[in-house]
Amino acid sequence: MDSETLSTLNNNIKNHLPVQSNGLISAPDPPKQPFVIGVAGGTASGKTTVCNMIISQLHDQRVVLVNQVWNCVRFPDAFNTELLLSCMEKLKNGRAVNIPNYDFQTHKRIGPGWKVNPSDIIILEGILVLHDPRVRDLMNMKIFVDTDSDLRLARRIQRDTVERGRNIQNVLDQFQLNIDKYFQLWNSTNLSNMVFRYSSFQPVIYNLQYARSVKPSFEEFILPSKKYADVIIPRGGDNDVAIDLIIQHIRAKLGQHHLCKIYPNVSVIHSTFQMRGMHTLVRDVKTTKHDFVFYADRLIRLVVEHGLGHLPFTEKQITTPTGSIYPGVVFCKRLCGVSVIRSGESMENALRACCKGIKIGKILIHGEGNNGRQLIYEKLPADISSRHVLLLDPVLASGNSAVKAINLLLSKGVVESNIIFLNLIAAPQGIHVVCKKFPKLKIVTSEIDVTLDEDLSVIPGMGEFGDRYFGTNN
Ligand SMILES: O=P(O)(O)OC[C@H]1O[C@H](OP(=O)(O)OP(=O)(O)O)[C@H](O)[C@@H]1O
Repeated sequence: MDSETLSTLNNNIKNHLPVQSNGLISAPDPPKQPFVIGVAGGTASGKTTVCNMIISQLHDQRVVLVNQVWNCVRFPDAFNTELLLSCMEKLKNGRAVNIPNYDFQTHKRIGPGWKVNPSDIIILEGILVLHDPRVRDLMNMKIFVDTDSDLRLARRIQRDTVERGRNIQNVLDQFQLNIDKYFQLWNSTNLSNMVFRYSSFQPVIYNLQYARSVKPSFEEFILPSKKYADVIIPRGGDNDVAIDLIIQHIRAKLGQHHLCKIYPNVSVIHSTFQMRGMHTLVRDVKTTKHDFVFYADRLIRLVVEHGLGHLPFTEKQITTPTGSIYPGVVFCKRLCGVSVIRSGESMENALRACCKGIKIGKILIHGEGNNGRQLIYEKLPADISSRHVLLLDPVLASGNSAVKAINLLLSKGVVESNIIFLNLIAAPQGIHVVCKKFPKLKIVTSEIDVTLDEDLSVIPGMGEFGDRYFGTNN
């Protein structure tokens, strides 16, 4: 590309986008941030159960659980909030952190801790995670698990003796057992049914610990933080309906790229580990041509199927072999494909596989000349103006090719809202340019990348798609 063309292209983009001090065009929005969920609640309220349910139901997402137990478990001033904040800051910026281990018997941090990798979702669990406003500000969703205090005490006794191996003598020493106080406390709490399952000292110990430390700290510090929660879950992990609603909300939020919120006509396919795996392969410079074509084809098929989902339909009731009525729909029949030569041709097979006998037109746009892109050749169905058009090009970079192709379609009488532009990856710059110029058109893509480089290549991108797909690279 000559320098004059490059400068024209850059100017087009700069009209829409911020430019860094070093002259590089930066993406208009920050890179994808993890979705941070805070889960608070009294001791043994079922926070961990709630977190585990969320993690297991979001099995197709990368989730990390940061458990605030690694700090002290009693009062907020004993929490090392600064350390927590710095860990969260690193995770939010895509860096791994080391979480210290906590010894429940000695009440001290031990060992080197464990490594937590950055993820799409970070769950921050702890009795006081909603207490500090700086920690709250990190969260996209704040949950308070609200379980009856008697039930929590029963669970805590079970947990501390069976799971955490607490030593009775240590607890006795710690709390200077006072039998009068014990009876006073014993009478003030409603534990008699439950504690007789334990040895004679245990009810005393736990009742005292609960009454002297855990219960007051709950009432003083934890309970007031409930008001900051977005969602309060009564009965903790037993509340399947609440957990389901939370999962639905998280899924909806994760599926929305920030550009999808700015431009409602941009649709990014819901990401799964399968999708990520395919993107990992097609983006990897070491991937062979054979594998590149195989995984690009799989991704293309998904994009095409997703794109077809945006076509209009008519309702149709049919009768099944069981004699039952099925309230179905009928596909839109007036459609055609248009591929942008050459890379767009890689998407034709998938379109044909989904739409029997579909007509496919072609457009060739050359990479140099007028505004960086020049129309060289076109062959389109004669009746294209009455059809919905699936425009095929796996890469949307600066958007200049797309603008040329779409202008041609409009000049042939195609209705703007009848165009669905299908691609595998899109740069934010290209999305801005196309959406601003054609606000009624729909863009369907599988991933939105970070930015463009000086050569207008998508970053991180996947290189020259056409050369890798057709085997014409070196
Ligand atoms: O949004 P833009 O900045 O216009 O860039 C996107 C265009 O670049 C790629 O084609 P390329 O020019 O590499 O040709 P090819 O398909 O023949 O490899 C891609 O397939 C698009 O057509």
